[in-house]
Amino acid sequence: MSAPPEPAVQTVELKKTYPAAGPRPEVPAVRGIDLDVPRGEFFGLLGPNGAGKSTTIGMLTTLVVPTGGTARVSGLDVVKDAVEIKRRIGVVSQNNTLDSDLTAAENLEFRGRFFGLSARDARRRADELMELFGLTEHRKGNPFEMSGGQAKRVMICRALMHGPEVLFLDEPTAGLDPQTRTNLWEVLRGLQAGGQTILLTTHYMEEAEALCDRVAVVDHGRLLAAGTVDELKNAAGADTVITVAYDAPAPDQIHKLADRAGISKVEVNEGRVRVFAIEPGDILGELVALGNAAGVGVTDASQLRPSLETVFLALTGREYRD
Ligand SMILES: Nc1ncnc2c1ncn2[C@@H]1O[C@H](COP(=O)(O)OP(=O)(O)OP(=O)(O)O)[C@@H](O)[C@H]1O
Repeated sequence: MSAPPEPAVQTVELKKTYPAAGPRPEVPAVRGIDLDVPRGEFFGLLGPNGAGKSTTIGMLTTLVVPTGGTARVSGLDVVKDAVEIKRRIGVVSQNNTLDSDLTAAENLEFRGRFFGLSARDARRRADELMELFGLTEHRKGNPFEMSGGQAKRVMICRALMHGPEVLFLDEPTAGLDPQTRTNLWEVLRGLQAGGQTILLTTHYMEEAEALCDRVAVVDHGRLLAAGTVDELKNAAGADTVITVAYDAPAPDQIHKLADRAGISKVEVNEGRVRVFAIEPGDILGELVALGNAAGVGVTDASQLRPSLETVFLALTGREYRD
């Protein structure tokens, strides 16, 4: 019997501390992350700015050297087998790294030639990919005169020229308008349907929810949780979260809500109240009424249905957009 295929990505206690530079102290950007991504999976690294996502993807794509732990991609070690890994992966970085001296098609063909395709095969593959990505009419366009969404699609095509085993995308839809973002989602879903393993980083909750089979939530260089979106919701935050900000300390009666069936937790911090509820009913209305009765006004209120956002809240005690 043949051995089971190596996972696409596997890390154990992976760490990166950037050294101190001048007055800046060292930065422990990634503090021991374990990941396991099987082949064919669409995996998301989700976290706010500065969480350590780009550093992690940098280590997996051999651009950043780890300072601790191990990382394997397609069964190869990111430090010892860096050259071979580069042949087997495709990388789409945050910024436009296309060559402005070349047309979109030439950018692709050049990459194909670099990876050993004949001129004819490189042209054929570039044409196929550009057609698949709806770029045919832009094949002669300058990549820096295109829209952000078009340029990103060219970058994805370029990363696919040599048929990589794993495609890494760092914040692929950052800065794109919502329509362009959802178009790109369709493209990525199509790729996965064709068997492509994809690992992306994102700080958009809805992006991770919309695309990923599994998600790892990272914050301050640590893994907070990993699993399917449903698993994460069930483990950490299947509740609706109702938040109210009063213009004075919250009325005392609010603490009593915690005893009610269907309410899992009540947090009170001065004038800010957060209720985690399985059955939200009209708790929001009640919180406003309790404030009115105590002569306290409401300055802000929100109700979040169970989502990765509520998971993040439950895991960190902080709102995701903090
Ligand atoms: N080359 C570097 N030298 C020193 N510190 C760095 C370097 N690159 C990143 N950092 C720091 O490491 C931490 C993690 O950064 P990283 O870019 O990995 O996070 P991120 O989750 O990808 O955030 P973003 O979404 O903003 O890219 C941050 O504090 C950042 O300032």
